[in-house]
Amino acid sequence: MISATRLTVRHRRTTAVDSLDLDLGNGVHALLGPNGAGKSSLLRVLATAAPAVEGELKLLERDPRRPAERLEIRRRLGYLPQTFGMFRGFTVRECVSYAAWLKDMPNRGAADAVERAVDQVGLTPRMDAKYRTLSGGMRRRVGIAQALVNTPRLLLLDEPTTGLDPAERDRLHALLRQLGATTTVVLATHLMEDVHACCDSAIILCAARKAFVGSPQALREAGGYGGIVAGNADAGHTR
Ligand SMILES: Nc1ncnc2c1ncn2[C@@H]1O[C@H](COP(=O)(O)OP(=O)(O)OP(=O)(O)O)[C@@H](O)[C@H]1O
Repeated sequence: MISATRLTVRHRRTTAVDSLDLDLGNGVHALLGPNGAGKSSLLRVLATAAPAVEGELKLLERDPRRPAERLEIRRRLGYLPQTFGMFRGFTVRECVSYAAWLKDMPNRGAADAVERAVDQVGLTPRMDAKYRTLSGGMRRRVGIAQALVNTPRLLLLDEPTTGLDPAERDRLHALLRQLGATTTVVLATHLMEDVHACCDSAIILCAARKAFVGSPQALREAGGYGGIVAGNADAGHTR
């Protein structure tokens, strides 16, 4: 569902993702790495929110550089950015309905889809509360509901568990395990708890390069996250 070859992402003179090869199918894939490693930059490109400067990318067997195919991808995509804003006067229902509208969902069925997505993140009791009255964790859950509303085939979540209380984290882990059966989920996180609770594989970026890809078990056998990052520390210093 994601096929990248020598994918390179730059911000002016900074190479945020350097010649990355990646093939991911259905399942939940953790995207790990130190601050500044390139996780959010990669997710933005996978979400078609920014272009890659070099390399090949196929998302859901489509080429995001072609406008018609990009539209097809976006209809099947859910993306929670690391930071996002919402109209503070919107209710939870309006926030998620707005996302459904942006994703070009047909009006028929959208209201049910909004209710389902809000229920998936446990916000049904706050359905008609204004966004500005919500706590930080609840706001993030609105963002997750926006990502889920179109039942995406490709779900990209940038640090979705940040600020979630333990019970809500458990709920999200269970939901992601369930979604992973039919969806390609990429989850950027700093928490090994997320990896062990719901991920089928882990990708570690260090200084813009892929330092590891494999199962959580293979990661343990390779020395764990700390071992991989320490082994790649020199690359970070030369960046
Ligand atoms: N808009 C931007 N303009 C210039 N440089 C940027 C921009 N966004 C990110 N960068 C740089 O690109 C590199 C990768 O940043 P990115 O945000 O992708 O890392 P990250 O792995 O998501 O980090 P974190 O764990 O802190 O969220 C860093 O060197 C960062 O300073």
